[in-house]
Amino acid sequence: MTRTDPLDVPRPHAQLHFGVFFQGVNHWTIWSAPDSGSQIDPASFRRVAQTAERGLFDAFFLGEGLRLREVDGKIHDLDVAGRPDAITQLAALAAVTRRIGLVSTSNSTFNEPADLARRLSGLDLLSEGRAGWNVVTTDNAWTGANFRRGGYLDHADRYRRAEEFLTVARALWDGWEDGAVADSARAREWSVPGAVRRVHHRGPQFDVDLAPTLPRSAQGHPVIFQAGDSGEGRDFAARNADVVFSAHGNDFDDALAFADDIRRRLRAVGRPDDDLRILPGTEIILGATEEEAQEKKRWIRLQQVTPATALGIAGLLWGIDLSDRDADGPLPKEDPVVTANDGSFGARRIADPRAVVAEWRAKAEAHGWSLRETIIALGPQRGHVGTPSGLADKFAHFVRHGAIDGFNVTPYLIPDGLDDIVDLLVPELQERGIYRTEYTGTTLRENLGLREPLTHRSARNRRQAG
Ligand SMILES: Cc1cc2nc3c(=O)[nH]c(=O)nc-3n(C[C@H](O)[C@H](O)[C@H](O)COP(=O)(O)O)c2cc1C
Repeated sequence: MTRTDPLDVPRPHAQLHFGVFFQGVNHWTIWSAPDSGSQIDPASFRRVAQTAERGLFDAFFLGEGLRLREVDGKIHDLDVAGRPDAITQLAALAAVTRRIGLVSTSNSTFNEPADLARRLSGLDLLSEGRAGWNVVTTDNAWTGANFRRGGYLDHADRYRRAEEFLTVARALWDGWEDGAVADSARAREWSVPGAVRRVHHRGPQFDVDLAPTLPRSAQGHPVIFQAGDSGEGRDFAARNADVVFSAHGNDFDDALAFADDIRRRLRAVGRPDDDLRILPGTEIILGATEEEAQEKKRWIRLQQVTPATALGIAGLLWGIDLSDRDADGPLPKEDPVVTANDGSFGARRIADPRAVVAEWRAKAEAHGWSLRETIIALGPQRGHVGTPSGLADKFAHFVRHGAIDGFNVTPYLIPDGLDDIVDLLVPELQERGIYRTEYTGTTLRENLGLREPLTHRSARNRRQAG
């Protein structure tokens, strides 16, 4: 890619933001290399969070899985067991970091707002305004089996519940007025008008009658992230979110189409179209030369897609147990078994397995690929591969054309996987003027360059109008 005049682009002053996504449910973190460390040792969390902070990242981000994944009643053995709950883990990291944001994925389907809002407030206060909440709806029945009698909720109901959940959470967060004094002596004066507002909420999903017991944090309340790609999910983001954790960051045209779609939805609800940050998840593979980076990618993919992993992925696609097959042999001869989606496979259910298998067969035959090679070549594609300077140019192009605001980076190695990004890529980005050289604020909201919380803006508008 050739360097363009940085001012001759739609967003000449756009800045790139990085988060680090410490994965919990995956096969993308390499387990078996000599440099692979523990994915559950608290020292690994600290190491990654502190490296990200050294690289001036906006956020350390945790996903959520409330039950190990299962396929046909058998535990999917790639899941990570041994991690503390996200909010607890982030509270511990607040003590060993100073500026980086701490984002917990917590679902709105199996939690209750009166409890979760308070726990997130606690994280926001302990971290002095660095908390974020990634609101997810969780898409599978096996998680639901342990919660909510009746468990699973269908898609539209999950988003209805998420919306009401957030309405209640915000009322609780906003209930303690700015300036209300947060010490125990004054907290007894709850009857002081305007200090603490008791929340009475009666809705289809929740009945809440509660005087909030925690004050506002330095950033008002946690920054709201959203992950969920459907039309409902995107509308939910447009109405509520400060940041979208998207799956659209590999290809420029796809990323731009997604960002334009989100901007349209923002305008439709009356928000400025720069009111939200879009941070796709990605993997970044660096090499001293293009060839070295591509060679490294090949090695990484073989470590990630082990024979057992390949058979697990193929089993999901074919809908049959393939664990006794040879991953380095040809594709299974059987046709895929297509069953109705009862929700128990969540978003991993493939819409049209027959079409995917037909495409895989045709390409595998044409190239002479084994099953494992086919999965590496045609399975989920992720991330960016190149030299630090080549990728810095590429990311400058993405961000200055409004396709993304940054990335939520998944390291393929724990705990050292961010080192080359921080040491080699960040300086290249800084040189191009698209990456901060120091933290610009003390809160997550400030560092992301966000406006004040949406509810505070509407309260001010109401006061001004009245
Ligand atoms: C990038 C991304 C990350 C997600 N992370 C989680 C997660 O950590 N935990 C979880 O329960 N669901 C997670 N989800 C699933 C969402 O909660 C949601 O249930 C799913 O995407 C289906 O909603 P949709 O049809 O709007 O995409 C994630 C979804 C996306 C797109």
